Amino acid sequence: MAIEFTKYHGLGNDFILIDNRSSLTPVLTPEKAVQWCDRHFGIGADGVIFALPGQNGTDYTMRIFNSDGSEPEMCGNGIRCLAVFLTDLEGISRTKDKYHIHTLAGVIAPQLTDDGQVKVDMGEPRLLAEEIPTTLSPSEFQVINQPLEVAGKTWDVTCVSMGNPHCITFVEDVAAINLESIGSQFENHPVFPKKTNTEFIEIVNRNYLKMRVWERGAGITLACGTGACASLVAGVLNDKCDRTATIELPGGPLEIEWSELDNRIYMTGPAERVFTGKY
Ligand SMILES: N[C@H](CCC[C@H](N)C(=O)O)C(=O)O
Repeated sequence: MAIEFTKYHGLGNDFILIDNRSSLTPVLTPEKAVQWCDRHFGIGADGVIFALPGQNGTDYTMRIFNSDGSEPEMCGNGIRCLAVFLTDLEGISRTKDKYHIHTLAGVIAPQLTDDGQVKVDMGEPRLLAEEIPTTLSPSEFQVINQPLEVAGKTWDVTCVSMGNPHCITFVEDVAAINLESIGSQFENHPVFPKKTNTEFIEIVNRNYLKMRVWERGAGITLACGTGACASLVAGVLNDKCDRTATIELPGGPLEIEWSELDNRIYMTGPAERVFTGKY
């Protein structure tokens, strides 16, 4: 039986969204999600996102399968797309209040803004080695500016979790990084027991960063919301940027703030509907 879906993207990081409000079990298996994400034999996307019933008092639950079928804890661009999708499903425009979404990274709260973007309370960054997780440093230590050998080169990396793992390194020129040849070596490095997303950051100034990303379970994407949040945190920890900055991704800009008041990360950016179909 054909299943209805709607395609969305956040700065070109694109997702198939499915109304799964009738059951806590995703209607697709990870294997099916891989087929659906195939850009030649399927619909084509970086992942599949399910809008499931809420749990423990939340409005809804979000689950996501990456295009390789793995299930990450969270997705920043994806939850902005989910917020717009839910507004479409509910038929109301909830710009005045936040959605509270249960995820494997905790409760995440997106809110539609009056200018049609989505502002997301992404929660607090996790900084201890055991929280990333990584064995790069002792488990109760933070991982800031540590050497990591990848592809015959020593990189200085900082690790941050937004519920999902991120390895961030600062470079002179992001355009010069050969993501195709080194991305998966970072992703699958033995110091990351759950693999990792990897962000390459060029500091333009203390309020403007350029980023390219190799995502765990998806490879090169045009944007990564959790990665942009993690990169802002890494920039602050290394005193390379302020706590509010624009992060320019190949797909466009995200505004990120690491609040001094509540230690939470706030991400603001777009989410665009593309088309609805059945498959
Ligand atoms: N590939 C990521 C999940 C999607 C994150 C990214 N698309 C975002 O916008 O945060 C992971 O396995 O942790």
